[in-house]
Order: sequence, then C-alpha cells, then structure tokens
Amino acid sequence: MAAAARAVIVSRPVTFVTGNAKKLEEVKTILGQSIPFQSLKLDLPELQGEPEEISKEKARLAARQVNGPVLVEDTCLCFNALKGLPGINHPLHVLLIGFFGLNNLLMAYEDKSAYALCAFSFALGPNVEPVTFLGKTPGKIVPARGPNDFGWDPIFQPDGYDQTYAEMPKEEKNKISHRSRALDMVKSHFAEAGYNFTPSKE
Ligand SMILES: O=c1nc[nH]c2c1ncn2[C@H]1C[C@H](O)[C@@H](COP(=O)(O)OP(=O)(O)OP(=O)(O)O)O1
Ligand SMILES: [Mg+2]
Repeated sequence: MAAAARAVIVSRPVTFVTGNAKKLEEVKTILGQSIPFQSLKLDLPELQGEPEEISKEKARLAARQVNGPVLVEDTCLCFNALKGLPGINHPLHVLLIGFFGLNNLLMAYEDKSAYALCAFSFALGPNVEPVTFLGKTPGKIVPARGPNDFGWDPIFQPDGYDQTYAEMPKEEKNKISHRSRALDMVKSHFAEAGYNFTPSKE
C-alpha cells in the first residue's frame, strides 16, 4: 500500500473504548506497536440495528465523551439458519451465555453454519463522521470444546480448521479472526490517511 503523501499529526492518542478485558487483550496483541492507543471503559448504550449504524453511533457517542479520537468495537455471532440473527447487541444474546441454550437453538436446523462479525468504527473527533470496518470469519457452531474463558470461543469452529477458536493457539485465532480482519482494514486506513497519533502514556 502506498504511504500517505504527508503525515497528519494528531496531538492526542487514540482511545479504544471497551469494557471487555479479553477483547482489549486481543486488540493489544493484534495492533502491537502499529497504532498507539489507550483504553477506556465508558457506559455507552447497547444500541440495536444494523451493524454499521450501531457502530457509527457508538463512535459518535464515545467521541463526544472523550472529546478526541476514538475507536469502538462490537462483535457478534450470526447464524445463517436464522438469517444472520442474533447480530450485535440482540436480546437473543442471553442464550449465548449458556452453550446448551445455543446448541438447542440450532438443534431444529440442519444448517449450523455461522459467521463471527466484528465492527470497528473510528472517529477522529466529536464533529467528524466515523468510518466503519467490518471483519467476518465464516465457520460453524459445534458442541463446546476448549477452554471457556472468552465468550463463545468454545462453540465456534472456523471453516478450514478442526479446532474451535478456544482450542487453537491465540496466535492462530488472531491470524484469522473477525477481529484481526477488521483491524487490518483499520491499519490500512490509518496508513493511507497518514495519521500520526501522539503515543499514550498507558
Ligand atoms: O472474539 C470473541 N470470541 C468469543 N466471544 C466474543 C468475542 N468477542 C466478543 N465476544 C463476546 C463477548 C460478549 O459477551 C459478546 C458481545 O460482545 P460485545 O458486545 O462486542 O462486547 P462487550 O459489550 O462485552 O464489550 P464492549 O464494552 O466493547 O462493548 O460477545
Ligand atoms: Mg458492548
């Protein structure tokens, strides 16, 4: 990718707004030193609607509160048998808390295929329209296998793998995950725009 003609100096670090420690851990690993950022937990509404719209509105709300550049993220599983439901922040997500609930939910359907969806939005500030990046990883829902320490990782087996997200080494998940695919687009966008953010002290 061609480097931006000139750097755009931004005198604030990027704030990644999340309350989810596991998500933050993955984002830190995936971004490494490529984008300096700090993290912050804010009490934002869990909006309903289309992924892009939910994500953009979350970024607008976050940018207003932070009064600076923000990155926000929403993730969900989408089942093809249910035409993409539950989707981001859908009330059906309570079923995901118990894998039994989820496996029962799909019991009636032959089609166990699903995709992990990640929406990142970046807003340069409170008065700048956010840009959104969607990352998707296709796979299927299986009975839980592997450590149970991050959401639905034990029940999602990406296509082309015989391990669930939970069973595979972290580096492997981070190579193919919905999150890393979306972050690749974020990185390209930052490189093209030539953003040069002031590193955080975190
Ligand atoms: O890679 C993942 N692998 C497995 N499970 C995951 C993943 N990523 C998110 N999850 C789970 C966490 C949460 O129970 C639900 C909705 O995620 P999501 O609404 O984006 O997260 P959240 O509300 O905890 O954090 P935030 O403060 O960033 O909105 O999916
Ligand atoms: Mg959330």
